[in-house]
Amino acid sequence: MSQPLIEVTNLKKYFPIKKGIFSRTVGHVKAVDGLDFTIFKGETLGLVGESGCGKSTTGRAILQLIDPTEGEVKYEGRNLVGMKTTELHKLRKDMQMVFQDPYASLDPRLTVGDIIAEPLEIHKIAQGSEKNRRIDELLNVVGLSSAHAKRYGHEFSGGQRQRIGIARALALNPKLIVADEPVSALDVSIQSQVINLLQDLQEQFDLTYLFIAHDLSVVKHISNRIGVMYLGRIVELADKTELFDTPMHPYTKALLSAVPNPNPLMKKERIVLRGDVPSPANPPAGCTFHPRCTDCMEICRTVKPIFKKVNGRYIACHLYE
Ligand SMILES: Nc1ncnc2c1ncn2[C@@H]1O[C@H](COP(=O)(O)OP(=O)(O)OP(=O)(O)O)[C@@H](O)[C@H]1O
Repeated sequence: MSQPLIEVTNLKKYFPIKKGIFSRTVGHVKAVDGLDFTIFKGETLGLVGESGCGKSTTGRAILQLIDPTEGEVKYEGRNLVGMKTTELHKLRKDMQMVFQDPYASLDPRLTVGDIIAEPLEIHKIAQGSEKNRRIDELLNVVGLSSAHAKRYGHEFSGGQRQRIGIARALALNPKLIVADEPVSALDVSIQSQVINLLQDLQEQFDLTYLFIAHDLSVVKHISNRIGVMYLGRIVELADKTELFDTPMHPYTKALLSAVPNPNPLMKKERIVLRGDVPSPANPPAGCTFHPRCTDCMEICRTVKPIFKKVNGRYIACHLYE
């Protein structure tokens, strides 16, 4: 395994719940509640889980787009949490985000060229003809053409808009890209084109990805390792093949049972999850998954399982203690 690029330790993000005319804090949404993981240089780490489990908050907290409540995020050994703004600004070039909704993330008043040029201007990287040359280059790299620079976002299809979002993210030669549900808004046929493009770019530019999705089948193709999140914590983190072939956590097993099986000879039992995801403002005691778990034991109701290494993977489950 290569060198760590990002090391996350005990990362937490609690959002205050305010009530009344005095905006008193009456509780917290524990969106991210103690994450420990590493993203290695050159890999794609997939992050999956149901809606509201804290995936986007994790991505944004890693990039310091929101301030973590607690914990460390080290980038090449330097802790980004609490870092001076000027220092962080310099490192920001290295870490970019591709957003879920290419429609919403593009300013309708800007041309495609303006959108791609924005980060170059903010970081004073290129101006004039040099800037235009870079825009052309970036458009070509993502499979669009120089002629597209003068057009507006609304003139493009969903897949093309996502390519524009990717070109913008690439403008500053980043090392890390956090892709937050980058293909969820796209048709299935277009999804694989964008995923293939991301893979080609990874090889071409030595990129490292944190790839966020709610669906395991989306991250299967692109990820080297996959972390499964539930209510603000990672419950299992494993090599992609191991996770798909021998899932250990009951939640991973349930998510996997919903993924269509390409081999019809391999019969899979469908595990239906009981109830809905509880609110992260009031998570269950013990293992937060216990009310929905088919293997729930007495200890699971009261004792929070520790996230630890078991058989070469990381898991938080009392079944493996
Ligand atoms: N700015 C905020 N203020 C208050 N609560 C927030 C804020 N951002 C997110 N949350 C809450 O934090 C929890 C985690 O949200 P997050 O968007 O990180 O989850 P997610 O797994 O990415 O879900 P989705 O797939 O729906 O985007 C949710 O309960 C959400 O409502």
